[in-house]
Amino acid sequence: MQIVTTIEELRSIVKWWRGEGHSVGLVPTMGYLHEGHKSLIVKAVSENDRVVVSDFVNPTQFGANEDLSTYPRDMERDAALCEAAGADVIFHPSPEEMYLEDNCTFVDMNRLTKGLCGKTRPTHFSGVCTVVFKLFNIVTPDRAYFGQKDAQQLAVIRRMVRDMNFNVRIVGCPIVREADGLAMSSRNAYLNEKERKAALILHKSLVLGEEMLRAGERDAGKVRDVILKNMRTEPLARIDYVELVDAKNLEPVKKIEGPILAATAVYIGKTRLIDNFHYDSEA
Ligand SMILES: Nc1ncnc2c1ncn2[C@@H]1O[C@H](COP(=O)(O)OP(=O)(O)OP(=O)(O)O)[C@@H](O)[C@H]1O
Ligand SMILES: CC(C)(CO)[C@@H](O)C(=O)[O-]
Ligand code: BAL
Repeated sequence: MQIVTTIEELRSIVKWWRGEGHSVGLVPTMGYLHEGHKSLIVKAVSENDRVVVSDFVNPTQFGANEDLSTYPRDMERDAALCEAAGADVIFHPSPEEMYLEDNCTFVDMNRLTKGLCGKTRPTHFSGVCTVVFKLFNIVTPDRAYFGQKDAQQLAVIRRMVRDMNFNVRIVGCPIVREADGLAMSSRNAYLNEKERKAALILHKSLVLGEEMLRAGERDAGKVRDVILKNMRTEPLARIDYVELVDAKNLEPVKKIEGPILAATAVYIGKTRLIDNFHYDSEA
């Protein structure tokens, strides 16, 4: 496995692979890799001849008061995990390599990005779309792998690919959880022991909502209220949002008809965590 830091070198490796007739998979990440990331890489390895994992803490998706400077990093551990999972290349560019000093081009989206995480993080999805757009242009993958944990991000990327005619298949991958149900996340590293326990409230509350839906409840407001009420029992939790939205266009729903996404973001202490589940009343 190779660690590549420049766009030029990565392009020439991909060109070589293409000359050999190989298919290429891309797994975009911000590093500090865990079993959730590994599941994406393992899937990519099973479906492509060659796999690139990008490992880049993308500055343009962080708001001014967010955790860009403290975001956890461990390149040595990341390299070992990628190698064990069967990746061929880790792309680990510097911010200066990815963004020229006078860069003035950004990708924006009018829909899908205003609600849910976009309310608290108004510039976040422009940063995500911009860096993923660039990665797609650099790697030209046949397939790219994203986790359902970032459900809004996955919907946004699917829309960008459709709208901008990228010739790449987007593969959504299930949420990988700790044994007690907490969704794995690089930011879990910020939690102290008390907060780590409190963080379970996200999954526990969502499970209550999911059970209501499985039992036949079709009033989205009632399901949301039960999730919210349970979240509020945790003193360390400060709720950013709990929403039930249409799974495709991410608009809030009143009645459950067809596929929906129930999503939440909650601050546990200073750490903002997200979680969600999908439900289809017609499946
Ligand atoms: N628990 C998980 N299960 C499945 N996929 C995941 C999980 N956590 C992250 N991913 C996916 O890995 C990719 C890279 O995510 P990222 O590097 O931001 O990791 P993260 O753990 O989500 O970090 P953060 O704490 O910043 O949210 C994204 O597509 C994301 O959805
Ligand atoms: C897709 C992504 C790698 C873009 O920086 C990031 O948003 C992430 O890790 O989910
Ligand atoms: N997984 C999303 C990265 C972020 O929160 O910036």
